[in-house]
Amino acid sequence: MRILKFGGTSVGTVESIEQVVKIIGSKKENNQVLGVVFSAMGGVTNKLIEIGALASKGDVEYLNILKTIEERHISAVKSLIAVKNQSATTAKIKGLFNEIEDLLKGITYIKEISNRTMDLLLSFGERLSTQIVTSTLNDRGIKASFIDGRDIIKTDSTFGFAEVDFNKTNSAINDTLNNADLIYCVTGFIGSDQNQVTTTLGRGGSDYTASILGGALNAEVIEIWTDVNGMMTADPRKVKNAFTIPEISYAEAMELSHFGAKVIYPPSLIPAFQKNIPIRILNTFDITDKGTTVSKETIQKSYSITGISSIDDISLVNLQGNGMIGVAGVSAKLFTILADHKISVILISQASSEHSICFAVDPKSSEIVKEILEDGFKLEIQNGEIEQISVQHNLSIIAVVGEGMKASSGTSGKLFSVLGKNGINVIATAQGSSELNISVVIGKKDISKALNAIHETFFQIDGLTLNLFILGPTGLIGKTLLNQIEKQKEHLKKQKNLNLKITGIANTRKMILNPDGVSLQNWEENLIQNGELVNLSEFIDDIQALNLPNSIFIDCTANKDIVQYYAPLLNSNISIVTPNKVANSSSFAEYETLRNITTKRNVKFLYETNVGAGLPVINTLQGLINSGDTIIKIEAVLSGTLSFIFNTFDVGQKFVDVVKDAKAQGYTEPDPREDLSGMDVARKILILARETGINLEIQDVTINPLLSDEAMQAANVEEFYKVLEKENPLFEALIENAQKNGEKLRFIAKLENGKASIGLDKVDKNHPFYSLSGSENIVSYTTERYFHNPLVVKGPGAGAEVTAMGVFADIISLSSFLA
Ligand SMILES: NC(=O)c1ccc[n+]([C@@H]2O[C@H](COP(=O)([O-])OP(=O)(O)OC[C@H]3O[C@@H](n4cnc5c(N)ncnc54)[C@H](O)[C@@H]3O)[C@@H](O)[C@H]2O)c1
Ligand SMILES: N[C@@H](CCO)C(=O)O
Ligand code: NA
Repeated sequence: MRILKFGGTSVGTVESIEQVVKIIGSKKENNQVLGVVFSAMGGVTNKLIEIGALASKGDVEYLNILKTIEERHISAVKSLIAVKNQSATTAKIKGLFNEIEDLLKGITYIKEISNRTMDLLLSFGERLSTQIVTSTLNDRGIKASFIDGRDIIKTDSTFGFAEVDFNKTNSAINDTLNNADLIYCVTGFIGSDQNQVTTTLGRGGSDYTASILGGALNAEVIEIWTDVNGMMTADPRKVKNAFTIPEISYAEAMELSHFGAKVIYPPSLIPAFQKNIPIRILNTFDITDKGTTVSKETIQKSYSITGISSIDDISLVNLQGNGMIGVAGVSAKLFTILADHKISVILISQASSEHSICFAVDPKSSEIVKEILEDGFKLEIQNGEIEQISVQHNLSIIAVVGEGMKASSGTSGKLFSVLGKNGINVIATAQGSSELNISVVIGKKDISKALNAIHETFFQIDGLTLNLFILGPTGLIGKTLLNQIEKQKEHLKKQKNLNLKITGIANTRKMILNPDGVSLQNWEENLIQNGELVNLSEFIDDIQALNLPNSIFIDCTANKDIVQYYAPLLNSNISIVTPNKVANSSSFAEYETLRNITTKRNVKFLYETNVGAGLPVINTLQGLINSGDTIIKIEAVLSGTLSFIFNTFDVGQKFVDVVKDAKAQGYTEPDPREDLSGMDVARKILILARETGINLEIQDVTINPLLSDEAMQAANVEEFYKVLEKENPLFEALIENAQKNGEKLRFIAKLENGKASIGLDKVDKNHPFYSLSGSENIVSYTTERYFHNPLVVKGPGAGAEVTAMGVFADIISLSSFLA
């Protein structure tokens, strides 16, 4: 035989009751008793509590509310039951409402409502709903019999949380539910004491009724029908990728529900569990779903944890002082005080130094907890053995639960690592020695970020999602990067289970932020038409406020003002990837600050494209240094623009046209004077110098200028071009001269003996830099290990595709760090 239980939403509307009737009809097998337990129609119990309170204050508003409840039930009868069968049921329902009205009138007279009276008032919810479903079943030709729970569930007289007398209850159940031809419809939640006074069973009461019935009748299975697809790996309102846990052990279900997963209340299922009856949690509104099966066996699972649950709002109470060390009985006293005041403790943590105990409670009880402890430990506080009791608010608990933890190491390592990488501070932690649960207390503002990051780490069904925020998406590099991402997205999803989500984009005027991802189709139009007007600091504030896991800020501008935001972003554990050289070439103090933050916070700042665009210039240098090599000399051509210009410019040509061409090819900085002045190269050699550990400032780089003062001081790019045109003979002479000697012009950067210099040079065909073509860069590292033959990196060192590729590669490398 089996027991079914339908919750409040399942009997909440005419449509849902139709669905319930369908399910019950399909479950009835021949010669098997079928017991079905019902909750009150959704929302009715709360309304009854409300009207009870109103009546006890003498507020007649309760009459109006009662009327709407009555109308809801009567109209359900009218819709569900054929007219010829309606009157008997309607009469029963009306009778029940008359009783409620009398009861409430009594309450208004005595102006108080005891737990005992409240139990009677609440009992009507289940009695009404069960009556309606029973009549509906009979109306549809399914023989059903109404059972008032008070006739079979026998309890003591603890109103509100009555204790069941199993001897009496079990025999009453077996005496009553004994006709295999019938479906027994039983009111959940309610019972009666030895004087037949109505009682209720407390939290999860209807589940409890089903469990008691199942246990008494040795059911094969208990089905808890609700409005979700079973227990999920996390709260689906907070974690979009949460999924149903197909099988779970009773102990796991207990842990999850203790920390907030509300689908069932497992303690109420103990009678079923004592008899090893599996419990299935199913969805009335999605009958094809398999839901969750709770059973005693530990099931081999695909993941190291089973689920994550959380309590959004808790307070942490801290009791500490030197007087606690080595003194037996402090914690005994503490928990006795709490128990005496019926304070329920959600989590306890004590450091082995025994200097402090902290515990989590519902914020509503935190004030009273402080008071009773200050009172209870008055003497110890006066003597200075215990400090003032402190209470921290606005905290949340996350519990990672699973039997799988016992068998595998590394669960807590993984948990703390993912929290750390996302900059989530763990305030307290507790792990039961059963190894079934690790709980962490964190700031409330981080709850959603933490749940998502943890879920992603432990249940990598949907892979890792990176939240990308791109500044300057309409610029050359930004746009190219977006194109590359768009083209590669599917592949990364398939091959690496990596989701690249463009969560925010902003240019100088507008931004779009969307936690679900900005579509890469028509994003430009969308930005223009629907983007919000912003300034830089608002964009940064919004990114921080979103507080999403695995956030990466990608600065594709050459902007100088943005640099001030790098530190705050890194401090919020948002990684930065950028081709923008400004931060790394600003003051050494700033450079160092950023490094210190990345070390302290374990957050990444990646900038391979600062030097040589996509060429592995910085990674190579870091590899040499990190592996203990010593850099003796760096010689390099670091400007794609200048390389292109001197590879292209010829006698008879206009130098300015070649410069314009370099810009058109996407090699130059937004302002090409940055390249021609040598400033761009100076920045790059400065960055390389700093990478090798040399403390230099930009003014320490010796620049042998290529441009005349007049060209350098031109008011704008157009003026600059005019000066270049005027000075064409100078450039022509330079190239002519070189060609005459079979030489090439190269703008070379050098770092040696702690000194950096840059300037135009001529090289003959024996020089390794002679053979560059197009926009090629070359970097030659002479080190202790690469002494006779330097290590050389060479290739195109500017241009949209190769730069965007370098930025893209940095993003991908972050994915293995964050995973
Ligand atoms: N072009 C290359 O070959 C190359 C190679 C390596 C590195 N870089 C670096 O890449 C960066 C971008 O270069 P680019 O060629 O794409 O330049 P670009 O001028 O085409 O793009 C820069 C974009 O940034 C935007 N921008 C500037 N300030 C902004 C702000 N405050 N907020 C939002 N957006 C802002 C601009 O509107 C522009 O759209 C530069 O730092 C450059 O040094 C470029
Ligand atoms: N303007 C730069 C881009 C690469 O940093 C160059 O020409 O090298
Ligand atoms: Na590079």
